[in-house]
This record gives sequence, C-alpha cells and structure tokens, in this order.
Amino acid sequence: MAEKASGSRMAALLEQREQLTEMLQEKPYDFVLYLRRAVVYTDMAYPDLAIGDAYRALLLSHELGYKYVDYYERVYETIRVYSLMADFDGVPEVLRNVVQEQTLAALDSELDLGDKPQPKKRRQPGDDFSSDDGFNSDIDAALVAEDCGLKLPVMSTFSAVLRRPWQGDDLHFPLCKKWAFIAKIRSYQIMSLNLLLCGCLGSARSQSESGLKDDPDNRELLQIKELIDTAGRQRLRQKCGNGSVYNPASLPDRGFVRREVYPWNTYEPDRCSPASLAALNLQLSIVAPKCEVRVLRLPVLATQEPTEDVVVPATRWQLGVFAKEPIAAGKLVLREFSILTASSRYEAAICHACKSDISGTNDATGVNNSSVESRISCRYCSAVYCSEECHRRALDTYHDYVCEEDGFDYLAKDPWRPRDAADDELYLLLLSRVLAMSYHQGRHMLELKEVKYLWGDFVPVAINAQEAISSNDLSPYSPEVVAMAAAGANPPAAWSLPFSFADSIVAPLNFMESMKIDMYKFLVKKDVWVLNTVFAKLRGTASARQSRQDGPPDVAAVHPLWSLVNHDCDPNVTWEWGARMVLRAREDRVQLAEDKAAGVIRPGGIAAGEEILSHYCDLALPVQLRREWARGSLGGTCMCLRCQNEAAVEQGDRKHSATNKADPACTCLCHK
Ligand SMILES: C[S@@+](CC[C@H](N)C(=O)[O-])C[C@H]1O[C@@H](n2cnc3c(N)ncnc32)[C@H](O)[C@@H]1O
Repeated sequence: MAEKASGSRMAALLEQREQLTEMLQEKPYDFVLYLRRAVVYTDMAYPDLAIGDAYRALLLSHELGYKYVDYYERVYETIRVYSLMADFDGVPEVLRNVVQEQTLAALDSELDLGDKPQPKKRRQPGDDFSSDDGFNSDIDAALVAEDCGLKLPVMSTFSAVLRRPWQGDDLHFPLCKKWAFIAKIRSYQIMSLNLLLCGCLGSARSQSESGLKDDPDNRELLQIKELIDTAGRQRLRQKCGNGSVYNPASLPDRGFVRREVYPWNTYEPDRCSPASLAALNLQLSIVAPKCEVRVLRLPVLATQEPTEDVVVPATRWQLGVFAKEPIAAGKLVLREFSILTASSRYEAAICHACKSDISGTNDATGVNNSSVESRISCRYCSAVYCSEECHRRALDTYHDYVCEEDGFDYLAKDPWRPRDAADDELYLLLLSRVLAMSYHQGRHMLELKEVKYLWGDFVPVAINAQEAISSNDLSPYSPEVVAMAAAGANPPAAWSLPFSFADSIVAPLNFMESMKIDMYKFLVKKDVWVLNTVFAKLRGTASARQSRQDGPPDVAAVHPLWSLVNHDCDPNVTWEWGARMVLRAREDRVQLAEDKAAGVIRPGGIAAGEEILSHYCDLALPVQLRREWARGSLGGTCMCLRCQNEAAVEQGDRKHSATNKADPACTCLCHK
C-alpha cells in the first residue's frame, strides 16, 4: 500500500517536472519557474538537480539588480508579468513565506512599495490604460495566466495591458526587484539544504551564510546552518575522534549524487541491442578490423575485500571486444584517434586536439608528431596542433567556439587544486571539450558519437530511490534530513557520482559564458542531469597520463572504442597512448607465480574468438595494490583469475577460488 502511494507520488512529481521543463523552454529567464522545479527536484531526492535550478534562479534574480548586465531585460520582461498579476493577488507560491517580516518591511520602504506590495493603480474592467505602462511583447496573456494558476477576472483587459509597449522602468519595477530579492533568499535556502544532502558541507554553509547576510533572522536558513554544523561535527568526530576542534572553514566539500539513467533520459541507447552493436562494429571496423564488439556478462564487483563469506557476485550484461580472427604476437589490434581530450598543463607544448607531446620528444606509438615542420598554430588563438590532420579535425569538431577564448582552457585549471583532486580537474576539462563539440556540431551532448555509447556504470533508479531521502515536507525539519545530518550528511551508499558545487554546477556555466552560449536557453535541454550523465560516462571510461615522473596525471582522453575493452591482470594486449591509443597483442604473457616456479614463459598472440583484455593497473604490483589501483575504474575489487589465485595464496587459502562456484550461464572473466 505504502509502496503504491510512493509510486503515485513519484509519478505526480515526474509529471510536474515535465510540465515545468516545458514551461522553461518557453521562458528560460524565469527565476520563479526554476525555483518551482528546484522544489520538485528536492522532493524527488535529486539534490544536485535542485541546486542547479536554484543557482540559476539566484543568477537571474541578480540580473534585476544590475540594469546593464546581459540578461536584465529578458528577466525583467518575464518577471514583470508576475508583478502585473499582483493586482490579482498572484504572488507566486514559491516566493511566499520565505523572508522574515522585518526584512520585507525594510525592503518595502526602501523600494517605496508602501504597506501592500502592488502596483499603484489597481485595474478595473473598463479602465482606460492608455497612459499606463503596458507590456512590450506578444506574450499570450492566457498562457501566462495559466502558468501562474491565476483566475483572471478581466481577461480581455489584462491581455490588452500585456500587449502595450513599455518604456524602461515603470510602476512594476520596484515589485519585480522585491521578488528578485525574495527569490534570492529562496535560492539560498534550496541550495544550502540540498548541498547538505549531497554531503558538500563547505558550500552548504557558505550558501546559508550568504542568505543570512540579507535576511539575518531567516528561520529556515538558521535551521539549515545548524544541521550543517551538526553534520560537520559528526564527520570530524568520525575522522579525528572526540575532542577535535570544529572549524567550519575546513568543512569537506565533495559529495556524491545518483549515477543513473534518469527516468526522463530518452537519449541513453540500449547498449546491448543489435542496433547499438551494429553502430559500434561499424566504427570498430575502421580502427580494429580484426575485432568485433560483443555482449557478455560481467560480475558486479563488490567494493569491499572478498572474504570466505563472499558468494559468487551478481552479474550484468556489458560489452567487450573480441578477436574475429587470430592476431599474432606483437601485431596491431587497435589504433584509435580521439578528439575528446584534456590537459591541465599550462604550456603550449601539447597538441590542442589529440594532446600528444609536441615538445620535440619522440612519440612511443611511432607517429612522428614531434616534427617542428608539421606543427600548425591557430591564426586567431594560442592553440597549437601536432599536424594538419589534428588542425582539421579541431576545426571540424569543436574549435570555433573556443577559438580566441584563451581564457576558456584556463577556467578549469586551478594551480591551487589539491594533488589528489587532479582527476576532477581533468574530468572537468573533458566536459568542457564535450560542450564545445556539442555546440559546434549542433548535437545534443549525449548524442555525440564520442559520448553516446560510453559505459556510465549507472545504478538502477530503484536502488537509488530506495535509499533516497523522502520528504513530503520540504522543510529542514523533515525527520529524514535531521537524521541524515546527525549521521554526518553522508549521502546514500548507492550514490556514487562525485559532486561538488564548484565543479558540477558553477564551472560548466562559466564554460558556457566563456563560449558566449546563452546558458539559460542552452541548459533547458542540456540540463544538470545531462552534465551529470556525461560526467558519469567520462568517469567510467577516461584514461589519464602523467607528464612528469612524480606529478599527478595531467592529460586525459576518452577513446570510445578502446574503452570497450575489459580489464584483466593477465592481459593479452599491451597499450600505448601517444597521439593515438594503440593496442598490440602481447609478445608474451605476464609470468604468473606458477609460471615462474615452472620456468615457463607463455607466448603472446590472440586466438579467434578470444576476448581482448587490457589492464587498468600496474601489472607488476602485488595483488592488494593492483586491486586498490583498479578499484576506481572497475567499480570494485578485481576478481580476475590472477587476482583470485594470488589473493588466495596470500591468505594461505588455496581452496578459495576452487570453491567459488560458477554460474553456468556466466561467461565472465572470473570463471574462466
Ligand atoms: C572501460 S569499461 C569496459 C567496457 C565495458 N564492459 C562496457 O560495457 O563498455 C570499464 C567497466 O567494465 C567493467 N569491467 C571491466 N573489466 C572487468 C572485469 N575484469 N570484471 C568485471 N567488470 C569489468 C566494469 O564495470 C568497469 O567499470
């Protein structure tokens, strides 16, 4: 019964989300609509999406404060419609009971709004409005009224008013400013609460403080701030034990959100369908003519170390690459170029497109990209390419929108970013390339061929939803939120996509601004959920390179076809990534312990029908370290045969792998 109720509640929320999204397509500068959708997202337990909407509402509400900024007129034109409706008590619900009375009273007197916030003249049927302000657009009054849920007593008069031209500031401007102020406080409330729910305590606290500067006694903001401090103290106790001194300035700021195919995502293909396989095999036939993509079952890897109690893990359908014909030892298996690349280096000694080194050193893959003569510089910006081919590909696929925007590449590069967050910087830079490609090519980000079929390691919606914070009552008093704060604001364990306010919300908008994209219009269809989906795919497939021996990785790329190759600690290919990703059949296989004992060297080469297996970690490491290293890319503990055997030996329990009973239907790596 309860399940049924929650199902219909979710269906209703999905419906509301759908309607609001459609309305936003008509009116992308309407902060009231963003706030309404943020509330719906909060209630659906998608805190990151709520933050994205509330942040845009905040930015738009700021626009009304500064007359000469980019979107001022468009925001005013939209919000003015609501203020016209104040005549009919049409205060948007999402802006009611937000700000403390004394703050509102001060604001009213500052804006000269008097006791009752309304335009000075109340319209009546039959009034002559010729001297009154009107409205400059052909907005359909009926549509506006419907959006706002208004019953208009004088519909025809109202329509006439809307259609009148207006010149500059008018009677409604103070009221619009007042609503912008309320929207700002509402945005801070929604952002701080939802940042808390994602586990981003630092940003949550600073947003609540920003709101409190404008409305110092705001009850909701004070409560949220208290919850953040409760969570902060709890986290500190967990990490450093009792007695540590709580310092809000050093609150953690990286959280987790859902990693899923959102219920409304119609872009995600069925990767295992015949149509997807045909599309992928067509692409693969060019870069790896001796191979094909097939569907196989792989184990869902547990994050915890396997123990005696670990039963055979559940499996799921995934993709892998297989040899169609024998490939001799040392021979080429795959050679793939990628334009989806990123570099956090500041120097120009790297190709802007493929990220190969053009400093004059030799390339391990045999491509002569270091030749000074072959380098090409963009005539209008500082980009340098290793070859005419790379230059042409850049012009064809992404360059226009970042050209002359030398600041663009620097937006995600933060010299003060901690070393252990180097990966985040690279993922952000990869996302910026996806944005540039999408805009340049006029294609949805999720439909780019480099993105569409990528593995995203998505968790079924039902698993995320089960653990979600259900809140009929959106106030911070909701018992779920309080309990979560008391537990240190750790998002549910199933939520595995790293999230931060700076990287997931602010930085992508900065990219768009730098590319001179109208972020409001652009984001209506390519919203935060799209950015999250791209992030999940990038995190599931990108490979990174270190430029200096001791440095963190500073170059990354997604090679969409190479990324279909699965991992094994006893791989049958070697890989090199210079200008291209190159896989070759191994000359000889890794010497396992038993090979060493028997003095055997197993020859390389791949048989027809054999799966191509690469490695995501340093093969020379002992099993525990290998598992540790590969955990991020595998999503759990590696269960390949080599790992299982070596772990069993390490535990002095050689029986482990033998007693691990295989599912006869399973063709996964652990049961070979
Ligand atoms: C880069 S993708 C490899 C291709 C992927 N199977 C696909 O369908 O596109 C990496 C993901 O494949 C899966 N994977 C790769 N090697 C695996 C292995 N040895 N055992 C289990 N899963 C593996 C993991 O889910 C991992 O997160």
